[in-house]
Amino acid sequence: MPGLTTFPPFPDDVPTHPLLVVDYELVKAGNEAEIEKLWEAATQLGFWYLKNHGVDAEAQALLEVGRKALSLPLEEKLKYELGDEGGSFGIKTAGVQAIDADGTRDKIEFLNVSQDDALAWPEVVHRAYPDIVNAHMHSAVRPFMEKSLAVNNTLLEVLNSKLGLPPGTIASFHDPMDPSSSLSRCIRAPPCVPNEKLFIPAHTDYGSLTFLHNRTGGLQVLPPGANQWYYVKPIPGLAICNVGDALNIFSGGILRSNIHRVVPPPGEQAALERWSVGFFTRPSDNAMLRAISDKSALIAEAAAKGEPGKFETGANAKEWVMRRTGGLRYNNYKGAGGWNGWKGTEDTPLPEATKA
Ligand SMILES: O=C(O)CCC(=O)C(=O)O
Ligand SMILES: [Fe+2]
Repeated sequence: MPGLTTFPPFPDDVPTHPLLVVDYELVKAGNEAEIEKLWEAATQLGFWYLKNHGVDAEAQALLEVGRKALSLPLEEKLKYELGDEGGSFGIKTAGVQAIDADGTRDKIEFLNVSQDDALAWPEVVHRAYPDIVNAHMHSAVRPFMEKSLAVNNTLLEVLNSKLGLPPGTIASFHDPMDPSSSLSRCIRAPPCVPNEKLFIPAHTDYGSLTFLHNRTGGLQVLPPGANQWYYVKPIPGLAICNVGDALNIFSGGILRSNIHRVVPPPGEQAALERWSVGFFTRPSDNAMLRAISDKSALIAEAAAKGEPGKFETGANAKEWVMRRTGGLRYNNYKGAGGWNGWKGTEDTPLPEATKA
């Protein structure tokens, strides 16, 4: 299907930022040079390509479920709406988020399935999903979740060790027995929207680690010190990984949670629906978001250099995610001055030139 399995090439005349390519199998096997590459990527830009992750088929299968679920009639989708309180799970219909200070409504849809719900299914931990999702829980949703979880957990443990933390410290904040807002997300953006500039506004991710599979372009990063956006070119077979706020905070700022956004795909790709699917690891709901300074001299030293309070948020992961998600809802929009739905650890104002 155009956009899902076939698409025109990504153009070569748009500004593109190269990402380091990290080999998952080598990292998993403990290869020192590859682990160094992962460390460089996670601390410098906070984004990297991941090859040899082995989750391509599962990502494609989940996208098919997303396509079916998001093709349900609107009234059916509305039964599973995320809600204005900042909930993460269910379906986000188009138009419920404000994507800029003028209160412009967004045009994209999500199918967000909770990791806890998928792993416990048919037991419900957080919420119920449309029948079409339930019908594929075993065949598609759970396999994607389990494989993605294994990839992210492996990367987290390697970063844990590089941060000088005792083994399993970061993992202990992601105990699968504790509820969390970890989730898979399928994203659909419409084709050829006249004058459309923005699908997802500038943001940092809220959780620990994002494992993203996108098909057409549109994802852009704002590299440190840059004053323009750069596309991240989708490369078949390579996933895109990035660090989120929680890891930035746990590490006292050593790991970078970088600003990014999604715009319509460039060139001929704009004519197609844009599809992406990601797995977002987030800490347990009750994990406090603070630098783990008491367990690593490296983190203590880094956190001490930040502004006072920056890495002592006073919020747990659930509160952090609900504030961020709720802040974007159109119904919570309070006028230009109050729009800060994107605000997380990216507390540096965006350079004027990037406010397209
Ligand atoms: O669709 C993409 O390429 C990125 C989506 C994203 O940034 C997000 O869902 O947080
Ligand atoms: Fe994101």
